[in-house]
Amino acid sequence: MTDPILDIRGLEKTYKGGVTALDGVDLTIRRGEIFALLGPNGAGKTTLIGAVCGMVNPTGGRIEAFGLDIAKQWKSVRRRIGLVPQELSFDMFDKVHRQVRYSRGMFGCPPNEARIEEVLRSLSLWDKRNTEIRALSGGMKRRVMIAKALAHDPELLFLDEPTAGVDVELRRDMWRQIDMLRERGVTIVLTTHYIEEAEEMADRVGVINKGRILLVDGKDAIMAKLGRTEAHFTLDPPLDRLPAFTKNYPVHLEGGGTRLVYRGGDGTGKGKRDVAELAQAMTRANVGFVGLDTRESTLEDIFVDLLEHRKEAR
Ligand SMILES: Nc1ncnc2c1ncn2[C@@H]1O[C@H](COP(=O)(O)OP(=O)(O)OP(=O)(O)O)[C@@H](O)[C@H]1O
Repeated sequence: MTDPILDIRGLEKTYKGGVTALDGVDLTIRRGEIFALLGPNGAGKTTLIGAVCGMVNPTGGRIEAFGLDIAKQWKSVRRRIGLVPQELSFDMFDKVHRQVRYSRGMFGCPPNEARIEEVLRSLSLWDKRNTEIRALSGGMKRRVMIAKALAHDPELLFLDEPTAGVDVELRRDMWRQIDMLRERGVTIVLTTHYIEEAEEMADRVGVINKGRILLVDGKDAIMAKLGRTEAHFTLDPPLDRLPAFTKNYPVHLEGGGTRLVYRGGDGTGKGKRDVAELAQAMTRANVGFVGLDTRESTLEDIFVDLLEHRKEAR
């Protein structure tokens, strides 16, 4: 494995009320990657980030960041980590520039006006530097949160739902921003409900549910392993049974024989090839079809399948 920047072993957190938010989490983050942590509400994403960033006291397990045990070398670890939390938190009456500069100072970094300017410019906040935060739009406030997290040049950045509640344009802006950070060598862990975000940005994806990691893999590997093709042939006239030539394909009839549905493949193109073969075979056998819709499964389908499957397995 390439140089881990973060290594989490057997991490547990049971809150005082008795809720177990983390139930033996093992997770390794590689230096320089973008890692997306996906999971439904209450899965434990924020608790996991909180444990690494010092807001949550784990009840078991171990976290190493930059090769250091964070329980023992907390101070030197913390200054190398940035966090953009889910909730906006700042002095609303303060001005943008001052808040960001202050954040840098909080981590014991010497003042560096050039760096602050660079951060503000990269987030299109330079023109707003003298604006009071309360006068900014929600999306702009979110950018200030990111600027604050970047002001001390962290090597490892956590973004907890960075684009929750922002419009599509701003979301794309943020994706670009995250890409730029990756180019600078910053390792990024983001949590999201937006599967398209993971699909667009991440090198690897982890799925967490009920405090347990269900799956961690490269995004492309997940698609190849769990991806599926779905095709609907609209039949005219309808069929009352499947033709013999379909017996080696994962197909069935729906809609009282008006649709022949294929669900299969493996995300490597096999599904598309099967569907093309089926279409040719149907034409040869004079099975009439007047429409064909195909689609490849998205990470979202895979994610839903995975959670459903776990429910059944229980
Ligand atoms: N301070 C707390 N005290 C008690 N229980 C908590 C606390 N914080 C979180 N929990 C519980 O721990 C579980 C995990 O919560 P967490 O916020 O980590 O999930 P999440 O995956 O980040 O969810 P979301 O996507 O909704 O933000 C939930 O059942 C939540 O109610």
